Amino acid sequence: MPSSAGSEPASGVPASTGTIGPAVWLDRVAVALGGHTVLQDITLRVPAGAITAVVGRSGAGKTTLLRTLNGLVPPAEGEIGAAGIGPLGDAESWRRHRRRIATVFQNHALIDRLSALDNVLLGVADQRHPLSLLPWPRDLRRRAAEALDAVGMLGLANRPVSRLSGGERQRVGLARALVREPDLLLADEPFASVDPTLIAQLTRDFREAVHRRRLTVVIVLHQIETARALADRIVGLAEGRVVFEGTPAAFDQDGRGRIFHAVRPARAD
Ligand SMILES: Nc1ncnc2c1ncn2[C@@H]1O[C@H](COP(=O)(O)OP(=O)(O)OP(=O)(O)O)[C@@H](O)[C@H]1O
Repeated sequence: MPSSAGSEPASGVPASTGTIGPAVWLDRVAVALGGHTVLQDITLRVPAGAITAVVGRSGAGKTTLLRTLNGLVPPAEGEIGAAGIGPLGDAESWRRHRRRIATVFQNHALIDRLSALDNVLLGVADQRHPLSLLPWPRDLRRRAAEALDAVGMLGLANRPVSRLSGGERQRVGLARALVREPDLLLADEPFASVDPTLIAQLTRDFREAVHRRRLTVVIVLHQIETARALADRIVGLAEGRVVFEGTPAAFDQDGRGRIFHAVRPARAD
């Protein structure tokens, strides 16, 4: 069971996000990979319209949790549910759930010869005719530009991604997920290579963009300070179990100790 402030209201969530309870929930979920139990007894509520950061040391099960939420890894035990759908029991309910999700994994496959903007537009390629030779519609270009702006990349919109740094490419990958305007965004360390001097501004911009869109976000972060600045809720994992769930303020009081040994020290950013 979540051992900390699991049932408290999400007091860190701005009222303006219109938070309306869990977007996704897990009840006593266990996941096994290669014959080993990787997640066990995971009971979580992912609040709608808020940013939930998942932290924990390497191997704690963070990526597996994202993959479980995305339906890429089936739970061996327990139940997963989604708002508006209910328990995700059969293939059709998972299909409906996955249609509302955009995922940014660490290997964000971008097309090198295309510009940052065109890579982001590929995120909405399914919204125009596949054989269209016409320029991208104005509203999609606007959405793509807004998504790049949300990750501080508007100034490099026309640069081929082959000429972007690792951190810049990560941010383009994130913009490509944002432009889809999903209900649920799952992101696995999207800021891992971002220059530490940019993190503070980026977290502010990203947080503002997420709340304006009323997106539900689950984001894996190694940097505790980034999680602290970005998230409305923090989930701490250790050895495949939830050892903390609560607000950043509660995390400062209680969570750091629980996973302190488990997470890389924060950089001074
Ligand atoms: N396909 C697999 N088969 C067997 N074990 C796996 C598999 N994938 C991951 N694991 C194991 O599951 C555990 C959790 O892995 P996971 O990638 O979820 O951790 P993580 O917290 O995201 O780690 P990191 O921070 O290093 O990315 C690890 O012990 C890992 O070795």
